[in-house]
Amino acid sequence: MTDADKSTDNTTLLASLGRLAPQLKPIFAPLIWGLLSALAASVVALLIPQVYRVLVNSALQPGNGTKGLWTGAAVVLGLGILEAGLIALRRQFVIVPATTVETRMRTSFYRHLQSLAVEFHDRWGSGQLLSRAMSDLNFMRRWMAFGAIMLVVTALTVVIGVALMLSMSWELGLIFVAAAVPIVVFGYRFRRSYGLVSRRSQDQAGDLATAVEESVHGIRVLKAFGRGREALDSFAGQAQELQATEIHKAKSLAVFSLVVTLLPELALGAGLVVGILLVSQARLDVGALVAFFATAAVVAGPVESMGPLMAMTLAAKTAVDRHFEVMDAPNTITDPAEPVRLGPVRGDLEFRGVHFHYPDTPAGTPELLNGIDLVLRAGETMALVGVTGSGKSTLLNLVPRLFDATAGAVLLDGTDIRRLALADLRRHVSVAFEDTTLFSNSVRGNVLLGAAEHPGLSPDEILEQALEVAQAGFAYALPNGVDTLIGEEGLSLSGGQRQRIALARAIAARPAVLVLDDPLSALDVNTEERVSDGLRAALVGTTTLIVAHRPSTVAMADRVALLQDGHITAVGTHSELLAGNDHYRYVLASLSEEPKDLDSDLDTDTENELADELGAAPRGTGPLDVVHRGATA
Ligand SMILES: Nc1ncnc2c1ncn2[C@@H]1O[C@H](COP(=O)(O)OP(=O)(O)OP(=O)(O)O)[C@@H](O)[C@H]1O
Repeated sequence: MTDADKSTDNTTLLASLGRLAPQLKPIFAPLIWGLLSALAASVVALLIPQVYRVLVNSALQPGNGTKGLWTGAAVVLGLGILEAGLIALRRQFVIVPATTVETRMRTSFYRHLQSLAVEFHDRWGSGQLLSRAMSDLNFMRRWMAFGAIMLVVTALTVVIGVALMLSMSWELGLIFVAAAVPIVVFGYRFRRSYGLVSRRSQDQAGDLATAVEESVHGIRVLKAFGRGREALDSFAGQAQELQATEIHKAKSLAVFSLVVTLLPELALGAGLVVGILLVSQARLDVGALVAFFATAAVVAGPVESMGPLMAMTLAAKTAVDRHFEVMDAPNTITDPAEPVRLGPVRGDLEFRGVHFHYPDTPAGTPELLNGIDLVLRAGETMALVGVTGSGKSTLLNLVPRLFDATAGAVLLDGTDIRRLALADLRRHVSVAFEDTTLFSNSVRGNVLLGAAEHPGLSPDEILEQALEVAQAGFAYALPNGVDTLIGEEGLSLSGGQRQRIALARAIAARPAVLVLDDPLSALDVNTEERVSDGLRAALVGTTTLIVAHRPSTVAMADRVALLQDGHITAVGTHSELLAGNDHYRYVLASLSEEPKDLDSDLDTDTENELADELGAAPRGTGPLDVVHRGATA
């Protein structure tokens, strides 16, 4: 469990459940009707013993015939049917509204997750969010539709029942009231202890969901490294912890249920002795005694259901607390109050005195970025180079505001990007990450994900062009062409194919600024070359900032920026930096030229061409073969 998930149980039951009030407001009327139906069902159940009383005192008296008996039986049957009908009516009233509230809350939970900054998602385990989105909302719905209503009905039934019992015989009634005192005391203690264990159980279930999600996601790594056994052991350990908590929970509920069942039974036994004594002393008639015990039997049901109802209420309280821990999490990346609207965007991009450190960085750690000054002219392609871990990806993440600079500013066409509406900014800036994420959707759906409407180009044409530039024409050869389902639940693609689809997605958006985080790393040198050529042609007019891990990626750039010790220490053409910067030479020498995408076949001619290309001077720069030799030396 991450720090974000750990929470102390410091809210009261009422304060927590009270937070559902705004959600319940729109379904208040059906809830009240449901409550009235349930209440009416309880009143009907309490009426049945009164019929027994009349039956015993009149119809069963010698010489009164059987007519009264049949009438009494018919009334009892009618009341029974009415009770069942009212219970069904309660369900009818609340089911649709409660599920509607659940759906609405789940949707706004998802919307909030979408809007929360990356920094939030870095801190939270996916299983914790999954369990909040699924099971916690389920708990809440069940409580709204059943628990809350039954809690009120149960309490009222007990109060009315005990009042009736007291009216029939105050002596017998008092025995039951006396039995209620320890139940209340015990119930109070149960509420505290069960609340804590319920919280632990729901958190552990979330952790378990995270473990399943991670291992399913990383199944290839687990298998390849033969770590399935360790993963299983760790999972089994977590599952056992949850089991121990569930047993603790069940035992705690069992003890409470035992108390709420046993005490009324003891009161019943004591009441029977006292009742018979009262009848023998003619201080109580037999009909009243029978009615008293029939009422006690009716009241016993709700009293016994107190345990499960309390448990359900406490689980709902925990669910509400867990739900609002996420819903209350502030969104740190928001739209400005009065967004600036840019006209046609040229694509001038500037980092001005940018500082950054991740929120969870320990105090005293030097800033990751400590004063970045860099200007990209509109339409320019700039490669960003630096040793691993120097903060290249971090710097890129600032452009679409996945994180905000802790000081300084990033400017688009001279305007601080924090003054633009997020939707506008992200329309102007498009990103392709090294670690590609494809969604369970068709190739078409994935590529056109962020594609804006373009005058004169149909979606199919945008798709075709993007696939061509990204050298992702293989998509047409998939079983259903570009409509083939890919992503998690679809066809598996190679790393290089995935990267090319992700690159096509960034290109299809036709942004003013393109941010590419080593998007060609999984491609073989040949494919990379063709993609680079396509990109060069397609990116005319697009400002591009590209993290380069390979000399061939550097070759695409007009200029190169060197990131070192948190700031840009040099900017220039590849040849300028190569000639005059030791650190640049050191970084380039450590870069790899190894082809990774082995799913592309290289014929001999292509290999020869490739060798020539590597030896040839890149666009406006010095010879890459120097770099290549440096890299392999
Ligand atoms: N979300 C995050 N939260 C906290 N620290 C992070 C986060 N992402 C990256 N870091 C840290 O910031 C530092 C820079 O990471 P970054 O990914 O920006 O480097 P990079 O230059 O792109 O590295 P590489 O060349 O290996 O991709 C690393 O030390 C990394 O551990």
